[in-house]
Amino acid sequence: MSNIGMRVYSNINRPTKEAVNEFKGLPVSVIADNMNRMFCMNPKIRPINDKPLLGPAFTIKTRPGDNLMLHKALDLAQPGDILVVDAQGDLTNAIMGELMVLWAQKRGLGGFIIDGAIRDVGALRKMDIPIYAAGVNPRGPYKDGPGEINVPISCGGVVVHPGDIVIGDDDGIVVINPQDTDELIEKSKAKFLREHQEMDDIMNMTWDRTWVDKSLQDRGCEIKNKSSKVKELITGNRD
Ligand SMILES: O=C([O-])CC(=O)C(=O)O
Ligand SMILES: [Mg+2]
Repeated sequence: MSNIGMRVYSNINRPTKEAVNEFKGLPVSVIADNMNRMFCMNPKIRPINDKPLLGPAFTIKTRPGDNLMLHKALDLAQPGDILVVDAQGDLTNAIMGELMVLWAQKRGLGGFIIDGAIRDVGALRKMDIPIYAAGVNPRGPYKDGPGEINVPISCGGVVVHPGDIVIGDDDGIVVINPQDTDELIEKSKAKFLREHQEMDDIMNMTWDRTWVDKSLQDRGCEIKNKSSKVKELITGNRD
């Protein structure tokens, strides 16, 4: 019989390395814009050491403040995997620190996203493995469980399935169903190019601004001319 809430699934379906690598270098904001802005994690999860993150999710659900299952995941995950941890957003106890991250790095793991607290951040900031977390607390973890490994979790307000592609940069994190890879790559590359074209237009002072007034007009905005605004301020006449 199963022990619900205390289960470990060792194997997951990972996207191919080629599919994952397609996203390399694309800003999270650009990818997210092509998902109707619906799959970004809550911004309380911030980069701790400013390293871009990309890889398949290896999911962990912990009891708040407890890291037994995260320790188990450190030994089960494969090189390149991103450990995505649902610690239920609790910041009372740090569930990860320098020793665990060092072990992860030695095992070639791809990084961490933790909806909970971590500690030893002075050391973590200097380490060459991407770490994103909701907070920092010196108070250490319990190691009793329960928890689960490789079940669907909620992290930063987004459902993450084992094997989803997770991408992080300075702005935050977006979660991708690998089945959407081809469509998203095509749209995101096109948008990325468009944004570069717009940067050229800005530098040349040829950036198209006509849509702003058009949009205001469509919404019935009344634009009063500058001189009447000045008069209004001087006279106090608001008609
Ligand atoms: O004690 C723990 O489990 C977390 C920690 O600080 C470390 O890994 O360095
Ligand atoms: Mg420590």
